Amino acid sequence: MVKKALTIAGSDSGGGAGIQADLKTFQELGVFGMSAVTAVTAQNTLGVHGVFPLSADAVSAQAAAIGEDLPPDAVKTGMLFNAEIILAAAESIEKFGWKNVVIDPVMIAKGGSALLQSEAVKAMVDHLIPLSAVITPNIPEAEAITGITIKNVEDKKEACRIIHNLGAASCLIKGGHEENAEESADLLYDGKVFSILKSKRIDTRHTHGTGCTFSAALTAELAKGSTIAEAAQTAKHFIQAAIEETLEIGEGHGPTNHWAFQKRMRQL
Ligand SMILES: Nc1ncnc2c1ncn2[C@@H]1O[C@H](COP(=O)(O)OP(=O)(O)OP(=O)(O)O)[C@@H](O)[C@H]1O
Ligand SMILES: Cc1ncc(CO)c(N)n1
Repeated sequence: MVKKALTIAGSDSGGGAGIQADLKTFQELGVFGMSAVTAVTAQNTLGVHGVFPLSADAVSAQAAAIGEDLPPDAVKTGMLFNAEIILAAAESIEKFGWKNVVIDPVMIAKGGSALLQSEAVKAMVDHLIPLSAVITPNIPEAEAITGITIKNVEDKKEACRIIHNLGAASCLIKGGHEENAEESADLLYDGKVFSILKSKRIDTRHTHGTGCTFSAALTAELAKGSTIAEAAQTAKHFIQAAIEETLEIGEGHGPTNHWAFQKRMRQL
């Protein structure tokens, strides 16, 4: 039977990040995509020009409509914007007993706009992190969650341990923000073992939505029954292809290419 994945996230009118990136990625990986929209952003490759959050009730109602009829095999969260929406997402996940929960703790867009109110980080730690099969912070997000400064791999390991102790079954800290590195290395910790997912770092400004796309690919693979380690490896290949085969659209930080991974698979 077809596998189904749900994204609880914000809309990016520009199509490169948020629910648009998630649904495109689910589709490419052969999973039926569903969405509960948390906020509408007016956004393009040049930046975020407006944020219009929905009410927590609107988020709960979308989740309930899905839960009562179309139970997802995996769920991801993205932009949640405020503490009320975080609570609505957490309550829905608990009420319906959803498993394979991937938390992408989206906080700030690459241009600097806040996609999560800073006072909502505590709500995320208290209510959402304990429900996660895996959480996928970038380095600034891992710093905000743990309160430590991350400068090297030992700091990343310490942040993973702290986040695991906060209740995340696994923690994957992404390396996309390490701009001077030759490799883009992500660190995965399952509470026992650390593993590193490495790829050649691509010198490009077209990285809008990399985090959303990566976590959506991870979610799709979990929906299909992969382990977290397997799903993370496929997600890494998916995002590498999507960044390498750049689309060159928009005047600013362009989106990644959601078709590229499948194109490569067909050529093998
Ligand atoms: N320039 C790059 N070259 C290769 N891989 C990259 C590059 N930038 C990011 N990645 C990879 O993309 C994935 C997402 O990482 P990143 O740290 O960019 O997420 P993010 O900051 O949450 O993204 P965003 O907020 O724009 O959606 C990771 O697997 C990371 O290693
Ligand atoms: C709606 C939305 N979610 C997440 C991100 C982070 O890439 C973004 N820029 N916009």
